[in-house]
Amino acid sequence: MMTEEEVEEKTFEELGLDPRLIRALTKNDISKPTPIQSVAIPLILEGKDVVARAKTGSGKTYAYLLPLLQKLFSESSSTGTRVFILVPTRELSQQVYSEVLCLIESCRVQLKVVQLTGGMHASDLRAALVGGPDILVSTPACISTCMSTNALSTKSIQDSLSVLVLDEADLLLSYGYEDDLKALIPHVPRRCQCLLMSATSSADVDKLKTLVLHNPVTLTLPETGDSKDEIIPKNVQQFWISCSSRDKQLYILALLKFELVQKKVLIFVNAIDIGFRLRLFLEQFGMRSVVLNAELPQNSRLHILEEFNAGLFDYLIATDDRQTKEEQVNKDTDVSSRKSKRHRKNKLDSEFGVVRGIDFKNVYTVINFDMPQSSAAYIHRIGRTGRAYNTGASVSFVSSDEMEIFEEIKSSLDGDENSSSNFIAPFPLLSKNAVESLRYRAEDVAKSVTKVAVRESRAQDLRNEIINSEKLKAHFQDNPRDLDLLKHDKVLSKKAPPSHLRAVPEYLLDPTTQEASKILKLARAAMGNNNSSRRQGSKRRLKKTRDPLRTFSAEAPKRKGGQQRKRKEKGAD
Ligand SMILES: Nc1ncnc2c1ncn2[C@@H]1O[C@H](COP(=O)(O)OP(=O)(O)OP(=O)(O)O)[C@@H](O)[C@H]1O
Repeated sequence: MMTEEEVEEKTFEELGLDPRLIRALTKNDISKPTPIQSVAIPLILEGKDVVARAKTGSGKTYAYLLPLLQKLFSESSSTGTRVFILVPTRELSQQVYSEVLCLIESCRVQLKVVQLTGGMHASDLRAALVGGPDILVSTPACISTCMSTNALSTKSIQDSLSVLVLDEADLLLSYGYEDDLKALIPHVPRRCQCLLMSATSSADVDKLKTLVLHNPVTLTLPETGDSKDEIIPKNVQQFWISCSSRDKQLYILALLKFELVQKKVLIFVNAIDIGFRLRLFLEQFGMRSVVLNAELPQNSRLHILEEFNAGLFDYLIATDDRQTKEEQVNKDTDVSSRKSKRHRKNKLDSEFGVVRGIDFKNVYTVINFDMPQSSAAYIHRIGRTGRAYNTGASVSFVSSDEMEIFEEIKSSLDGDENSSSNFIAPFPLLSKNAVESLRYRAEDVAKSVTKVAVRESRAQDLRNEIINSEKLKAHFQDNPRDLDLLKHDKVLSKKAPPSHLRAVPEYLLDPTTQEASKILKLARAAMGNNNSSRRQGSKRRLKKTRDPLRTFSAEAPKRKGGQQRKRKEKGAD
């Protein structure tokens, strides 16, 4: 076990990486290894089994992809599949598949990678496996389906498999893949190198470790366990706001309308209906968003992620795995009720997941509109920002019902004001006056977003997305006119949002919050950071000392000395 600071800084050359891979990385603006890459790459090249646990966004994917590709470069090709990369969700499978493909193409090597997904027909699965692709990216369920239909013979696995990767290992068992893995493991040959990657530790990770790995090297970066070390990336500032569940919409309106958080914003809710309620609410104030959830067709989900990553819209509302699983269980068990039967038409995809592992580009702010149910889920949600060397912020809305889980999360992070990366601070920029100035409008609009409106808009969105999904299949790039149909952030309300709600009139503006908003905008502009979502591939390296979130307080009057000065001094540390 070691801390990030203890990892010796090395270049990719010094780690023994093939020049073709280094060139491919350089093309993607990647010049030096992250700490987990520095320690894992040489061990994997040596052929060791490795268990790697490192923070979200720390570059675990390249930590295993680079050395395993290098191994394939040097081996003579065989007819069978040599590498299985197993992931818990389709979204992650797509992401890893794209990364492998991109590296192979950049290196101009003759390797074939194939992605298997749950929605594929048996004949498509069989066709994908013809000729034995070198690398398979899949969920464990698909591999076991292929084994049971003999599309993938157990003999070929025993003969050819040389590397098995379990990515986001902490999720593989909780996603219900235990039986699938148990079906595969007896056929994994003893000589096969096994790699297990995860951001959090759990009993499931230990179980997998004993099930699959042989005498592995365990890398934990940084040291965690019961110590006070950091488990949230240093470059993410965490804040919280105490408010009643009823006021959450009001608070998010104030945060977004007064531009007190930076775009792009990823908002987590615990139920699909809450997501649609929020979307309809924000829409009335001229803020377009998209709800990403497990009931949408897979194509649409991937397209939404692509568009969000490309900066085509600024607010993505997502449900997370836990809630999705629960709805799935409810639907599967409650077969007798009429309501359930109607709902079952919109089957949720049990392999959906965006919280874990998905590499969102340029998400600056994560908002927990609803609190997650565990500290692991909190770490994964927050980890969608501050990826690699970027900076980010999170704001958690905590109602009195959620105080217990919030306290639990806080104590599991074990941070205090001095170890800022683990400390969740009260959000400093939003004054009571600013919130109250919007209350009347917010409550009025909230009343108009009825249960029926939510249900109808959810159904409408699903219909739109099914059309989108069909269109996507037909390669919309060749038909530019279809693009309009494919917009995911179309207005869902039956009546067009009133124009007077788009802007907040001068008389409603709270001067302190206005000042905070202005300072934030100036500071972001000065740092070239004012419209992050439209810029691609930018590396934001905000210095703590210059970050207005650290130096401004909306509640405290601006005066020299006292609390305000103390806060400033802390910010300048
Ligand atoms: N050496 C590097 N230098 C700069 N950026 C990097 C480097 N390695 C990876 N990245 C980028 O960092 C981002 C996060 O990487 P990755 O998705 O592998 O993180 P992760 O550790 O798997 O996170 P999670 O636990 O959330 O899945 C990606 O955009 C990736 O391209």
